[in-house]
Amino acid sequence: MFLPAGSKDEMGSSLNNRFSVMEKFRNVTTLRGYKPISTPVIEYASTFTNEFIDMKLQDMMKWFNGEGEIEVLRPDWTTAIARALSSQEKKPQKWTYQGSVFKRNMPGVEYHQIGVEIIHYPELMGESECLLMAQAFLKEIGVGACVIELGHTEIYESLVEELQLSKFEAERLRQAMHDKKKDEVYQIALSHSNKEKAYELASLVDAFGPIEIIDEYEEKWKGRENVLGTLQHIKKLAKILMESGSGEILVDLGRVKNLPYYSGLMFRGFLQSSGAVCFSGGRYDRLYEQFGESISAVGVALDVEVLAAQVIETDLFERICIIANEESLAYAENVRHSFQNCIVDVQSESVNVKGYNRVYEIKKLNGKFEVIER
Ligand SMILES: N[C@@H](Cc1c[nH]c[nH+]1)C(=O)O
Repeated sequence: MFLPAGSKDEMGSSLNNRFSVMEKFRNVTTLRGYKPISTPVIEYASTFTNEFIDMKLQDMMKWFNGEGEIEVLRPDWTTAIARALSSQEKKPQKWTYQGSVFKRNMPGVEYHQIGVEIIHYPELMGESECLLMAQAFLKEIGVGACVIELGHTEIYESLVEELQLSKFEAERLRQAMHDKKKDEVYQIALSHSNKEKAYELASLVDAFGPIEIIDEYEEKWKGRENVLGTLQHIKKLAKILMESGSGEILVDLGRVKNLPYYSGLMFRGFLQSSGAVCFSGGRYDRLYEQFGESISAVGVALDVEVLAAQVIETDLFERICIIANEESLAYAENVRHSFQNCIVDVQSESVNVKGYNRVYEIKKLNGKFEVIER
């Protein structure tokens, strides 16, 4: 029997590592005051494709239901949680979740995420909590150092605003900026403005580096009040992170949003060992406008597959093998209780005992069962 492209079975240690990442995330978030939330894996497509969210239907796993409406497998936790919370009380809330998201445009199709969503919190507080929680969690699972990258939607958007682009052209420019294709950014911008403006926008491609480069850009963008405010905000956040012992912090001032609902700060975490993106998140206040609300909302999702691949399986438990037969099975079950905090595996005579720390055999001597160590 075969599986559809992208689907895969999982077993043994890779599954153990994934579960261990998820269990630890549950612990870390519970101890930081988060409450768990879960939403159904099947949703209406319109929850994700409406004008406020604007995710692409072509990237979703979808079908028509009996009424002719399009249903999808959850492509995104953040949007689903916003839908679920739209009728909730308007007070500060911190939610934690774990489960699959499905992306038809990605080779693996099903991805496991763990994440948090924080709403109705003061901006800086919510944003720093996302990043501090992520850092604390990465430390807990021992995946090594992580580099945090900070970006903000406003810088690029305030420069592009003046260009008056069609939706199609705006997307072309966003993609070129995202791929850091400087020449293409310049050409698209030039066809809608003058050389000076096009150069300014193209230069944004290079506006990334260590947090210290912000000072340079403060000087460069002196006249731009709103952009200066944004830079100040990034600096404040970076200071909190550094004072809390975070590792390297980078900024990408030309970063464009990778999800249509971001408005404000965006961040990513890269594992220093492999360079892989292990978390990604940002502010998405505007997503709640579909419910007629103006609130503060920020969150982060961590990639379980990336993290699980880094976790070194540590066998914390001693492995005990008890060899029994049909007659001694019930007795073996009772013997199991005499080993606390051990993996106790009842096996038959034919077992290969390699890999066990201790092996016991249940023998019948003079009509009575006895446990004998091998
Ligand atoms: N849902 C986002 C992560 C995120 C959580 N909250 C805000 N952003 C993602 O899948 O990348």
